[in-house]
Parts: sequence; structure tokens; C-alpha cells
Amino acid sequence: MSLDSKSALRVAEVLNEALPYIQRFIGKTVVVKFGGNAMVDEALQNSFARDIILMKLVGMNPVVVHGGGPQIGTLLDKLSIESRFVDGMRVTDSETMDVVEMVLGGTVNKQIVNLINSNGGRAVGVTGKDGLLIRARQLKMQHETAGLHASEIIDIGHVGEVESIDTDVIDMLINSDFIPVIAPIGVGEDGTSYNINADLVAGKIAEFLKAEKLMLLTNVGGLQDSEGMVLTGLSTLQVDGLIADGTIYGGMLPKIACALDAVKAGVTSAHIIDGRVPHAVLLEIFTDTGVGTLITNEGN
Ligand SMILES: Nc1ncnc2c1ncn2[C@@H]1O[C@H](COP(=O)(O)OP(=O)(O)O)[C@@H](O)[C@H]1O
Ligand SMILES: CC(=O)N[C@@H](CCC(=O)OP(=O)(O)O)C(=O)O
Repeated sequence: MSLDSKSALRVAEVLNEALPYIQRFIGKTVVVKFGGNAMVDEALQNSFARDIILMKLVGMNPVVVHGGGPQIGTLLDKLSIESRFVDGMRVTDSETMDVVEMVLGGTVNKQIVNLINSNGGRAVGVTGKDGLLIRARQLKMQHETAGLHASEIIDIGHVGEVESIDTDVIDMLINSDFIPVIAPIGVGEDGTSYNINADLVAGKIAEFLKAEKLMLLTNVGGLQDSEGMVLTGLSTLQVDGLIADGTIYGGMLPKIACALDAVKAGVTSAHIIDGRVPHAVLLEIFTDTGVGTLITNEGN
């Protein structure tokens, strides 16, 4: 099918618009977090995979970190294992940890690897246990109890936080022209497995790789204010206020925390973008129309 001249001109304009971005980002590392909620639609999964492949082909180094919260929830339900969250983190006993490792390190990781490879890319999947990529320790969670003006430290089992990232495995894969696909499972000094929120892992990996961008794909248009309007850019002070008044809650809490930490640690920009929009990654990177919420260290 041939394009009419108007459409052909539009295609040329889009490619032309992309040129300065391609020049600017060549050789740069971009960490993309693919959330479990953004993963549900097959067409969207394919558009995501193709965006990642295109980034690689134009000389960028995409690194995929994935979640899989809903997929873990589905298997826990089938097994009649109850699950609950505290401040966006899944309380994880040993039985739940086995399921988390099975779903994230197995099903979901291989599904994304397969998706990229079947669209013509070259992906290799790992968990944080491979090559001791993600060293973790138990997360000591400080939880504000409703109605009380005090916080308590609560034990949420195998939930971990990142202690350090050994970038050797990632560098090796990038240098061999593979796209790394990383499941957010960490390993403690004694070999204990830890379930780590995928946003937090993506943020730390972006920090340790000194990435240019951290992109967090989710199922909303970006960070919303109390009226539901997407905030396009924001500062640390604004964020503190939005957390205090309850506008930011649940799964958005770790997302915002890791985005702020990443930009403070030297990642140039963090983006919370709508994974339900086809080609959201391409639109963010290669067009003048940035999408979602941009977080930078400027003005903080
Ligand atoms: N201020 C906010 N703006 C947008 N979403 C928010 C906000 N506060 C909480 N949320 C919730 O955070 C969710 C995204 O986090 P999460 O469910 O963990 O997604 P993902 O699986 O993509 O990591 C949104 O669907 C929304 O319900
Ligand atoms: C501690 C914790 O909550 N871990 C998450 C890990 C997966 C994840 O983060 O998935 P999404 O990005 O799809 O939410 C969980 O068990 O659901």
C-alpha cells in the first residue's frame, strides 16, 4: 500500500523530529520499567517490545526491568494464598516468596524475553540472583498507623531493599549487543531470596549504570494531583505535600520515591508514563511531545 503525499510528508516529519533525539541519546543507557499492569494487552506488549528494539538499533542501550504484581496475585489466588500490601509493598512470607520467584523469574521474565526476541531483538533474561546482580537486605518498613501520630517498624517478611547492584552482568550483556531483561528478585548475604518492588530495582539499576533516563511505565497517565490532573513536572517539596495529604498512595509511593532518588543520584531525568498508550516509550524519547510526568533534580 502506498502512502498519499500528505501521509508521506507526515512520516518524513516524524523521522526528522526524531533525528536530534537519536543524535543526543546515542550510546546512552535508558532503564525502562515495564509494570505488571501495563503488561496485560497483547498489542501493547508487542508495541513495547518493538520500541525497545528500535532504541537498541539506533545505538541506545535499553535495559528492561519488569514487575508482575497482578500476575503474582493471580497465581496466589489460584493457590488460595492470601496476599496483602502495606504502603505498596506485598507482605511476603516464605510460601509467597516461592510464588513470587516462580512468576517473576520464570513466567513473566521469559514472556518478555520471548516477546522481544520474536519481534526481532536479542534479549537475555536474568534475576538479581544471576551473577549476584542485586544484593539485597530485608526492608525495615516504617509505617504510619492511621489516627496515631507515630510510625512503627513492621516486619513484612521477604520484602527486600537493594543494598548494591553489580553491573558486570548488565555490562556484559550490553557489550555483547543483548537487551538485558531483569526480574526484581534480590539475594541476601546468606542466600536468602528477596521480593523487591520493581520500581525500586529499576531506580537503583539506573543509578548504578549512571543512566540517562529512568522510564517507569504504568497504568495511569502520570502522577495526578488531587483533582486527577496529570502533573507534567514537579519538585521534591511538592511531592512531600502530596504524600502528606494522601494524594500519592499505594503503588505510586515507591514509584515517586525511586524517581526522586535516581535523579538526586545523577540520572538526568525520570519519567512516569502511561504504558496503556501504544508506543509510549518511543513518544517519550523521540518526539517533542513528552508524555506523562517528568522528574528532574532541577529546582529541588
Ligand atoms: N497521585 C497519584 N497519581 C496517579 N496514580 C496514583 C496516585 N496515587 C496512587 N496511585 C495509584 O498508583 C497506581 C500505579 O502503581 P502500581 O499499581 O504499583 O502500578 P505498576 O504495576 O505499573 O507499578 C495507579 O494505578 C493508581 O491507582
Ligand atoms: C515487595 C513487592 O511488592 N514486590 C512486588 C514485585 C513485583 C512488582 O513490583 O510488580 P509491579 O511493578 O507490576 O507492581 C510484588 O510482589 O508485587
